[in-house]
Amino acid sequence: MLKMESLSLDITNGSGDVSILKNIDLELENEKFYALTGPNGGGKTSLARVIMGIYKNTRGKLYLDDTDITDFNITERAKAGISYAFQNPPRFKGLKVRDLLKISANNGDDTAYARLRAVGLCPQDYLDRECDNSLSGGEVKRIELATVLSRHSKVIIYDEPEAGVDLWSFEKLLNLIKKYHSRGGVTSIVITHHEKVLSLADEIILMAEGEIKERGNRDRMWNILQGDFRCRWQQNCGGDEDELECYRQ
Ligand SMILES: Nc1ncnc2c1ncn2[C@@H]1O[C@H](COP(=O)(O)OP(=O)(O)OP(=O)(O)O)[C@@H](O)[C@H]1O
Repeated sequence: MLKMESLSLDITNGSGDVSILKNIDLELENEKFYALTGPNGGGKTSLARVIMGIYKNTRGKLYLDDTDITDFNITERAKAGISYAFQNPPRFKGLKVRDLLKISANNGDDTAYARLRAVGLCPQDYLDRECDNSLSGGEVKRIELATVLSRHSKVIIYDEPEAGVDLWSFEKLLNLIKKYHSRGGVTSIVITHHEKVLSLADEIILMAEGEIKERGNRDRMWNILQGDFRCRWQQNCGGDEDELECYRQ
């Protein structure tokens, strides 16, 4: 189980301290498929970064299967089994795709070939390319997915896998994520704005203003997202406390 207790993140910027995550209490069961959704700027990526250890939480605790990993750094969290597929994957100038795949999986080219094929890239066209800005957004996203799926993870957070991926390929990549999940042993958390992902999730978690506003099964959450949630956030409301009343039960 991935368990968050009063997890908070404050960031200091030009306007002083900003509260990005506010006392997040969340328990995610092993081997479930979660969709994390909500309006832009709601804190989804920040939460993912705190879980991965890219941002250090200001307060609160994080546990993975009863181990307190709050003070683990990124490498220690990765070793503990947490993986994160970035919304905008980093580029690594000077590093070839083949080497990136080897580093992530700690094995040879045979599986690198298979993994590239699985994400819809022709190995001979990509293995010797550099992971730099010459790769398109969709290509770099696919390569990252190949690296993440090559690790043995207990928890994988996919940050908007739909971003930058063409319409025709997205369904295929989503099937790959789902198939990987179905093999068992992994908790999948997909940050998404895409209805197709929401429709596949065991549970949907709605996040806004740095807080978990609602969570529940698809049917319950679908009504909230299509009804009250839409009425507020699609009408460009400010999202203050009164506005949020609409999707509280
Ligand atoms: N390093 C930072 N410095 C200042 N503000 C930040 C920083 N990182 C995130 N924020 C702010 O925190 C809020 C939450 O951002 P976050 O990226 O987590 O939202 P999100 O829910 O993932 O949004 P989206 O759906 O647009 O991807 C935003 O208002 C963002 O501007």
